[in-house]
Amino acid sequence: MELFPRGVSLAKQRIPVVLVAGFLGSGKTTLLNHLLNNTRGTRIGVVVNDFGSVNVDAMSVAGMVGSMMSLENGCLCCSVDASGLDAVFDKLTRPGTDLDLIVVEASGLAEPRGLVRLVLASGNPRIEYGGLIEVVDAVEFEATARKHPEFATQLPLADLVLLNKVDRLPDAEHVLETVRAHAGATPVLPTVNAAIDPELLFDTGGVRKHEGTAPRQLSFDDLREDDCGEHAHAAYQSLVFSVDGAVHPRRFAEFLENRPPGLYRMKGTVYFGVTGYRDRYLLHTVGGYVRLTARRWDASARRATELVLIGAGIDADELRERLGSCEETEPEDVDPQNMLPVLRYAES
Ligand SMILES: Nc1nc2c(ncn2[C@@H]2O[C@H](COP(=O)(O)OP(=O)(O)OP(=O)(O)O)[C@@H](O)[C@H]2O)c(=O)[nH]1
Repeated sequence: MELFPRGVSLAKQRIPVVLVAGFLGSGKTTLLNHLLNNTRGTRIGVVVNDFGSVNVDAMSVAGMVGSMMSLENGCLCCSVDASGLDAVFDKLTRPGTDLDLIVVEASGLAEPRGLVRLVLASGNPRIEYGGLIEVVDAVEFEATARKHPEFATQLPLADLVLLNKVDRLPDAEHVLETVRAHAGATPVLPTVNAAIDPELLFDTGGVRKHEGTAPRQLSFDDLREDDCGEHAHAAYQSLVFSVDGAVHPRRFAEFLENRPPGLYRMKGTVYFGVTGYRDRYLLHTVGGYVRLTARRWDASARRATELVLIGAGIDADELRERLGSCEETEPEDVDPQNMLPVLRYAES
């Protein structure tokens, strides 16, 4: 097993669609603006879901993005059939638009479950589900949860929770603990002005940042270009796992099924090397969502498994140990039946 190899090649695939939900005023538009200000060349398409006739949110992000679209007819999540959203995705994925990421801002009153379903059910072959971010107002959380208990119970549905506005609390620890308790396995990041590291959502320039010999805490100073103020607790970890060869499909599937709490994202290439399945498999996980796509190897490519893992509050040593135990030195002897548990995540 080798950590931090020469680099992990992450082939450009479908365009991830990230959903941003959260209660009224929690900081969704602020997050959008932060992402748009920190694109580092990444092209982001924005779908703003306005509630009511005045397009306030669209105005506040206008002028910052080439492909911006706003759904004129009110609440996106209320549209029962997915065709409206698909039409928007079709426009955003037209040849020439060349987007790297699509962000859909839900209305403050949206029910995120419906939105996730709409994206997963989309017939557009150019997009993939990129995760649900739930923005929570740290000051208002407890009052909101008392009034609308469903708001707290839906936190585990998200792939990432931002506990925003922690600057407005003298001590955010208590509410952080409460939100983490509600969020279950979903990572919770405290933020100010929703200033997350864009790397959580899209690749901001290859693997340079992952080089080194140990997982490291990426600081926002490393990455951000704006000055959004304090980022006291907004830390997450990123590590690269690499095996110079194959992993055992069944053991790897067990890992996928029991990913540790806090592991938000995995991406990279998996090699199983089993007879009949000698392709490379591109892995994309975000929150609970897992997808494997088979691709041919370049003739000269080294057959290896190389993954980037990103999360908050993850135990890097444990992760490395668990993934390390998936290594398989004699994949040609593995019964192809063992591929079944991973193939259910696969698409051609
Ligand atoms: N102090 C403080 N204010 C913040 C922070 N994040 C956002 N705000 C402010 O909170 C207000 C609401 O933020 P928005 O980003 O508009 O919230 P939203 O979720 O898009 O609001 P709706 O679209 O109404 O649901 C704005 O005035 C922001 O400037 C933060 O971390 N700290």
